[in-house]
This record gives sequence, C-alpha cells and structure tokens, in this order.
Amino acid sequence: MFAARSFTKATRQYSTGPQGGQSKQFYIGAAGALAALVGGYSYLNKDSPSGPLPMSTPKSDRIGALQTPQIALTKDGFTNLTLKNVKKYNHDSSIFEFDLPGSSVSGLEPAGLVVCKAADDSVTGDNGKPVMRPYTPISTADKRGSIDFLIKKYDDGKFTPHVHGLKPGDQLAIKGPIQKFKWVPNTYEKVGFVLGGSGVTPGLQLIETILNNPADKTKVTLLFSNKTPEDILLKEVFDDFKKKHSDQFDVIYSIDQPAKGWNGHVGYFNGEFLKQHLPAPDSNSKTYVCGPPPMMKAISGGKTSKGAQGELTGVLKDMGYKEDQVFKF
Ligand SMILES: Cc1cc2nc3c(=O)[nH]c(=O)nc-3n(C[C@H](O)[C@H](O)[C@H](O)COP(=O)(O)OP(=O)(O)OC[C@H]3O[C@@H](n4cnc5c(N)ncnc54)[C@H](O)[C@@H]3O)c2cc1C
Repeated sequence: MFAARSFTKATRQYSTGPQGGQSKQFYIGAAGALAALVGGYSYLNKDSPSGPLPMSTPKSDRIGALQTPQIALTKDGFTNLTLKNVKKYNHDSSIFEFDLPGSSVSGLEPAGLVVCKAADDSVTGDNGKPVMRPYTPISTADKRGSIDFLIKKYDDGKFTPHVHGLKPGDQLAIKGPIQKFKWVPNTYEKVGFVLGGSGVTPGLQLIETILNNPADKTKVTLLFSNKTPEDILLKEVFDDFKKKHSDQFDVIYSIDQPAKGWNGHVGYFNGEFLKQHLPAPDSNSKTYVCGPPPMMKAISGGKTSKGAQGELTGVLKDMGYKEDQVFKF
C-alpha cells in the first residue's frame, strides 16, 4: 500500500495506508529558503558536489504491487531529463517536475540524493569544469513518470540561476540515486535535525520516512532555521506532521531577526538552545545537520571538499557530541 500525496504550499494532504517495509515507505524532500544571508552548502565537492504548487501523485502513478518499475536514473552517469513543468512556490523557490521515461521511477530511497549539472555543460566553475550540485527530490521514490525538486534560487549562485532559467522542454543532467546511508527503523530512540534554508530537503526525506512507518518509534525533533518567515519552505508539511504525530514529532522554527507577528524563536541556534531541544549526546541518539556553510561551520563544522564528514567541531562538539552521534548531509 502506498501513500498518495497532494502537495501545495498551503495544504498538504495525504492518505497513508498500511505499509510493508522500508522499501515501501515514501518520502518527500523539500528545499528551501534561508540564507540569502549565508548561502552555499556542503557540496560533495567544491564545484562538483558538494507560491505553492500542486504536486499530486495519483495512486495510479505509484508503483503497483504487482509490477517492478524501471529505475530511470543511474549513479554511473548523468541522464538528461526533460523539464515538464515549473511551479512557483514562494518568492525565490520553485518546484521543477522532470519527466521520467515511460512509467519509470527515480528509485531514490532515503537517505539519498542526486547530483545535477547543466545538460549542455554550459555552467562551469572557476576551474572550467561543469558545476554540479546535490539535490534531494520532493517526490517519492516510487512516483512514476516524474521526479520533482523544490529549488531555491540564489541570484549570485553558480547553478540555481541556470535551473530557474529552464523552461518546459529544456533538459537537466541528473545522476543518482546516491544513497548516503540506509535508514534502519528504531536504531535510535531519538533523533534531532538542525536544518537551515534549503538544507531542509534531506531532513524532510528522512523525517517522513520515520513518521510514515508505524513500526518506527523513533522520536524526532526538528530545529529549522531561516532568515525570515517567508523563507520557511514546507512549513505546512511539518505543521501537519506535528498535528498528526504529536507524540513522536516536534518542530521549532527560528528566524534571524524579529518579525511582525512572529512568535517562534529568533536568532541563531546556540549551545543553550540546542541543549534544551536536541536529544542528549548518547548512543541512543543521532543528530543530523544540513544548511549553508556558515551554519554548518557554527553547528558541526563543514564537510570536507570531497564530501566526507570531516571533523566534528562547533557547538555540537562543545556540547559533548561524538563524531558518530552526528551526521552532516
Ligand atoms: C544533500 C543536499 C541536498 C540538497 N537539496 C536541495 C534541494 O532540494 N533544493 C535546493 O534548493 N537546494 C538543495 N541543496 C543545496 C544545493 O546543493 C545548492 O547548494 C544550492 O542550490 C545553491 O547552489 P548555487 O550553485 O546556485 O549557489 P552557490 O554558488 O553555491 O552559492 C549559494 C549562495 O551561497 C553563497 N556562498 C557560497 N559559498 C559560501 C561560503 N563558503 N560561505 C558563505 N556564503 C557562501 C553564495 O554567495 C550564494 O549566495 C542541497 C544540498 C545538499 C548538501
């Protein structure tokens, strides 16, 4: 059985049927805002990785129980996918829906990502090589016929102006799925997520995987930092999670400066705040971090230029977390 979701900025509706195992769970990803202030992410390596929109996935588009779907992508090379549809999400982010051939699927299970580059290699870095960036789709692994991304535009960014300039019919080169790790339900009693801006995408993928599995009792806390309230992507999704899984999931939003009508946290996350809300550093917990470089640096230290986890530093290190208790997306 599979979850069917209808995804809009204001409303995210879904029905979730009984689920078999991990492979039959669905996730969305999201990506978003924050960070005009900061920008950039922990790429897989430097230039080579480091208004709302309806995104419905009809049940008929989902993997049929009796049929093994074809996987459209490969991690061995780039596949050029054609842009089917673009929908504005908010002031700087849009949802990009790319065609998958026939009724194939992306096959992108949590915790996984794809790497994107310009289909014609027209976007190059200072070293003359094609710029590549990692993205986590908001569509689920089993969605047939398309893969969808929510991508924030950085006006001074190297890659996202290109993506936001694409029109239906244009192509993007996509490689994946690249699975960072396989989530095993109930490995930890509690997990914490410290996310910023469009770094929300990989976190959302994993959070939804946990919450959609009734057998997974992992308690989840999300601390989500953005520049302004308008930058918070997929807030409606997390609010809905909180409503439906109040005993298992909690989310705290934070913005950088006070804003009219804002009742949530204001300011960067510091040790005192994290100590109050994150699971304590012990063998029953794990904390996941994803966000722009300055945030990563402050919270956990960044990843290495080749995408390795790198040394744990920052606030989490000061709080006593060990390297195996933190994962940097
Ligand atoms: C696992 C993963 C999944 C992701 N998924 C998504 C997703 O679904 N959607 C999405 O929108 N994004 C996602 N991202 C981020 C994405 O990979 C890109 O980083 C982002 O799109 C910006 O790319 P760009 O080339 O346009 O900007 P860049 O050229 O990388 O720059 C972005 C901004 O950061 C600034 N900047 C760059 N480096 C630094 C630095 N060291 N210090 C301070 N400022 C800096 C730039 O001036 C600019 O304002 C994900 C990242 C990861 C690691």
